[in-house]
Amino acid sequence: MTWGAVGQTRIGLLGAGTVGGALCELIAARRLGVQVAHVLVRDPDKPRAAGVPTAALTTDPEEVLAGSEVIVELMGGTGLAGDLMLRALAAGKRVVTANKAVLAERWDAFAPALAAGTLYFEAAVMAGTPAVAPLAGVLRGSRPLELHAILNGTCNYILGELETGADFETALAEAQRLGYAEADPSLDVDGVDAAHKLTLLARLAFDPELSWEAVRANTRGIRHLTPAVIKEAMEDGGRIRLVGSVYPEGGAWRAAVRPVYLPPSHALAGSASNRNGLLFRGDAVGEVLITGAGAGAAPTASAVLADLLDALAARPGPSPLRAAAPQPDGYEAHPLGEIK
Ligand SMILES: NC(=O)C1=CN([C@@H]2O[C@H](COP(=O)(O)OP(=O)(O)OC[C@H]3O[C@@H](n4cnc5c(N)ncnc54)[C@H](OP(=O)(O)O)[C@@H]3O)[C@@H](O)[C@H]2O)C=CC1
Ligand SMILES: N[C@@H](CC=O)C(=O)O
Repeated sequence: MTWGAVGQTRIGLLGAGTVGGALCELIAARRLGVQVAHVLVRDPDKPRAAGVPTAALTTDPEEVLAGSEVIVELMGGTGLAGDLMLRALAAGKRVVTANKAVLAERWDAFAPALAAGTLYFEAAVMAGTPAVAPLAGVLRGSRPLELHAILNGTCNYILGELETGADFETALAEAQRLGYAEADPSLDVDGVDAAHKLTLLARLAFDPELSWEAVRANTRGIRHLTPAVIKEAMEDGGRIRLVGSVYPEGGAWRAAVRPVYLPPSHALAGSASNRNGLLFRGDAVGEVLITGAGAGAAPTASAVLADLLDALAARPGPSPLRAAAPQPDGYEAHPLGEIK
């Protein structure tokens, strides 16, 4: 890749909010010469992050699609965002996205692009902390046994604040102010966002056919947790965290999202604030722990930028898993105690 080639490619940005704004800031600060030619927003008169090319703002998606060679989707939602991405992909354009909701819920529509390697979505799971790449890459050298992960920064932040005696609504408002929460924060606190992310991880490493509906049906959030329950968990140094798990059960891979009790010795018990953590167990590699920031403007923009540079260099995006991983013989998954 030459920097000249980067600068000659016209990028179309769908959304310039928390993440889109931070991406423009990173591009400007690094002097990468990336040319953001069109930026789709709802309200062009809103104040924008420094680096957003205000002359490129538009409310017309057709202008963005027609005038751009690579599309970066950071508007969110499963409708228009997905339709625009699919049109761009069908037109032979590479697409970068941080949108786990649309990929989890409309995965089959994206299958041709996934197979072609023209879709990039590292930022969709654990923001700038690697999750998609290892599960679609190096960890495929092992047969998977199970996975447990803290995948929602907003819930992790709220649970940490509840531990200090803060109330739920204040903690959620602060998570929103910090740019962690979804536009509709019920997606965070009801576990749906974590379920979207878990669905992607499960399909990349365990079973490409795992349905969104099956994961959604096994999902619970954190609204019902009381200060007394949180305090009780802390008495022996443990913590309550919202954890997504994939594990073998009854001859199939199962996925669930629910608040669980983590004893102090558990590898995920140290995750605080917006940090996420992913614990993978594979037959040859053993236990692998990946932790880092899982929400917020800059950490997410970091992964989007990395994907964008890959797209500009025509390096392929993550490849889909072709068939379900075999069920491990006689393996007992490590149980986690759900907090009802
Ligand atoms: N925030 C985070 O920590 C993370 C977010 N993500 C994902 O990144 C994506 C973006 O999130 P975030 O930046 O926080 O969201 P924001 O709500 O801050 O930004 C959304 C942007 O999209 C624009 N937009 C939304 N709908 C439309 C529409 N119908 N037509 C035109 N423009 C539209 C908005 O325009 P306007 O500004 O005019 O309102 C805004 O600029 C989401 O998919 C989210 O799940 C992924 C990882 C982490
Ligand atoms: N709302 C999400 C943002 C990142 O995906 C979260 O809180 O984790």
